[in-house]
Amino acid sequence: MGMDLEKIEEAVTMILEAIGEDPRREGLLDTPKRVARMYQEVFAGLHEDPSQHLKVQFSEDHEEMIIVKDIPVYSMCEHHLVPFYGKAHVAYIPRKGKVTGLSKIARVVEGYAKRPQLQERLTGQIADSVMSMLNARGVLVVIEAEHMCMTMRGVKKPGSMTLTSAVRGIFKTNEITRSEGFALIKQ
Ligand SMILES: Nc1nc2c(ncn2[C@@H]2O[C@H](COP(=O)(O)OP(=O)(O)OP(=O)(O)O)[C@@H](O)[C@H]2O)c(=O)[nH]1
Ligand SMILES: [Zn+2]
Repeated sequence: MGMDLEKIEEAVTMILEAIGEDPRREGLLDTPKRVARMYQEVFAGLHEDPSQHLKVQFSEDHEEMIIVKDIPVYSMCEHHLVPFYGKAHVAYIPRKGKVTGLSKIARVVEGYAKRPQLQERLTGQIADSVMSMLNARGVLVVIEAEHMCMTMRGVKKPGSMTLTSAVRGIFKTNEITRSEGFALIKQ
């Protein structure tokens, strides 16, 4: 099932009415349409299987750590539908030199981020996807993010960062590898 843009437009019109706005005033006339297009973009990941990007694989004689750091992440907290955003860091150790394109790691992050999410789930989904699609020896994912539901409303703690990590394979079983991964990410 794709996205029902008309339904989003109707819903946005209703929200505008419900908050006491006039959806017919000039500045708001196109707002439901714009919001529908925005949701189509920011929730696009619901309609793809992000792990499919990892089908792009090359053989390279490399069984050491590969880290793609500082990947910008924009997602939507599923509790309030407001953004959380920050950076993702993905480290993995390939098996038998089976590596993927660097951009594909960023595409996986983006695909899972473009859904109503929890930071913990997003972190785990990226790790599981890289682990299984590449049959990697290990994966370590760290996400650091600021949640707008904690900054502009509610508890109002701007600047607070939430850090989540997911470790799989050798990053879980080998303490030295794990420390090395976290240290490289922190650099
Ligand atoms: N674990 C986790 N919690 C999240 C995430 N995004 C938002 N939350 C939290 O989800 C919780 C929802 O709590 P509720 O008490 O149901 O909602 P609320 O009344 O709006 O809570 P406040 O934000 O404290 O005002 C809040 O504590 C949010 O901070 C996330 O990615 N992971
Ligand atoms: Zn929230």
